[in-house]
Amino acid sequence: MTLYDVPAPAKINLFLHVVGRRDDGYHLLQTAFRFIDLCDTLHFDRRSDGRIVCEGSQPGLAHEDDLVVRAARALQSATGTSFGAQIRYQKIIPSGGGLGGGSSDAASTLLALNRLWQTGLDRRALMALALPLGADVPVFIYGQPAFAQGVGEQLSPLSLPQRFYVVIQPSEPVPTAGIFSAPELTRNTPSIIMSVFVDWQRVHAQGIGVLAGGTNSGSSSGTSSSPYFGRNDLEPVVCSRFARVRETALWLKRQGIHARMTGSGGCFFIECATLEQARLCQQEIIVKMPGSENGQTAMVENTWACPGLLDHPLRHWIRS
Ligand SMILES: C[C@@](CO)(OP(=O)(O)O)[C@H](O)COP(=O)(O)OP(=O)(O)OC[C@H]1O[C@@H](n2ccc(N)nc2=O)[C@H](O)[C@@H]1O
Ligand SMILES: Nc1ncnc2c1ncn2[C@@H]1O[C@H](COP(=O)(O)OP(=O)(O)O)[C@@H](O)[C@H]1O
Repeated sequence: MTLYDVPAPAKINLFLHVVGRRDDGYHLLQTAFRFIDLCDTLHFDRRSDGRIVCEGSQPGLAHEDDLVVRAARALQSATGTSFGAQIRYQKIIPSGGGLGGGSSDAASTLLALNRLWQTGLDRRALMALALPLGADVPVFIYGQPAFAQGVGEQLSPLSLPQRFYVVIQPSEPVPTAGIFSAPELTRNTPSIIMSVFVDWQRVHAQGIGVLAGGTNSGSSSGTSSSPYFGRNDLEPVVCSRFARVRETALWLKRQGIHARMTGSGGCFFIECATLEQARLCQQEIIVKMPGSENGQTAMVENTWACPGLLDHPLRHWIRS
C-alpha cells in the first residue's frame, strides 16, 4: 500500500498579534492563517514491521527530530497500530522562514498515515495529536483558512477572497524560539474580536491591487499606508536581529512595495489581485534587487509567485 505525491502547503500569517503570555512561556496570539500553493511533497509506503524509516532532505536534522518522524510515531502510539512506514519527502518550503513547512509536513504525515494505516481518527483526534508537535500543526489538520487564538490552536473558519502572493526568502533562517524569548517583543497588543478582521476584509476586498510598475497600491487600511490588516508583532524583533531580513525589508520599502513578514520570519509576502500581477511583481524584484543573478543575491535566497489556497488540499481526507 502506497500514497505518493501527498502535498504539504505552506501557510502565511496575514497578521500576527501577540496579546499575552502563558505561565509556561508560550505566547497567546491572534492571527489569520492562509495556506498558499507552495508545497513540500511526501511519499509513503506502508511497512508491516512497525518501523518508521524516513529519507528526508533536511541537512543537519536528526531522524528522531524530524517532525515527519515524530508525527508518524505519535499516530502509532495513539492508535497502537502494528504498521510502520517508509517515508520520502522533497522540501520546497524553506525552514526558518515562518511558512510552517515542518509543521505542514507533520500534518500531512498524520493525514496520510491515518489513511494508509486505516486508523480512522477523526479531525478532532488528529488535531489533538498535532498540537504537541508544534503550535502551528493543528491548523493544517483543521484544513481551512482560520482566525487563530490561544497559542494558535483555537481556530475559527475564515472565508478569504482569492489572492495571489509573492514570497521572498531572505538568505538567513530565523529560529522561532529566539524571537518569542526576546525581551523587547511587544506582548500586550489589545485583543480584537474576529469580526473586526472579517469586517476589515469585507471593506477592503476591492482595495488590493498591484500597479503596472509592480508595487502594490497601498489601498487604504487600518493603518495609514499599509494594505494589510493590523501588524506582525514579531517583525520589528526579527528585523532588528537579522541583518539580511532587515536589508530585505528596507529594500522593499524603498521600492514602494508593501510587504509583510509571515510568522516569526524571515520570509515576506506581498499580496496581489491576480497571478499575473504577482509574477510581474516577482520579476521586478528579481531584476532590481542589488547584485541580482537569477533572483539570488547575498540578501535574498529565493522568491516565488503563487496563489493563495481557499482550502487545504487534504481537507477532505478526514471526517470532521
Ligand atoms: C510564530 C508562528 C505563527 O504561526 O509560526 P512560525 O513562524 O513558526 O511559522 C507559530 O506560532 C509558531 O508555531 P510552531 O513553529 O509550531 O512553534 P512551536 O514549535 O510550538 O514552538 C517553537 C517555540 O516558539 C515559542 N512559541 C511558539 C508559539 C507560541 N504561541 N508561543 C511561543 O512562545 C516557544 O518558545 C517554542 O519553544
Ligand atoms: N520536516 C521538517 N521540515 C522542516 N523543518 C523541520 C522538519 N522537521 C523538523 N524541523 C525543524 O523545525 C523548524 C522549522 O519548522 P517550520 O515549521 O518549517 O517552521 P518555520 O515556519 O518557523 O520556518 C526547524 O528548526 C527545523 O529544524
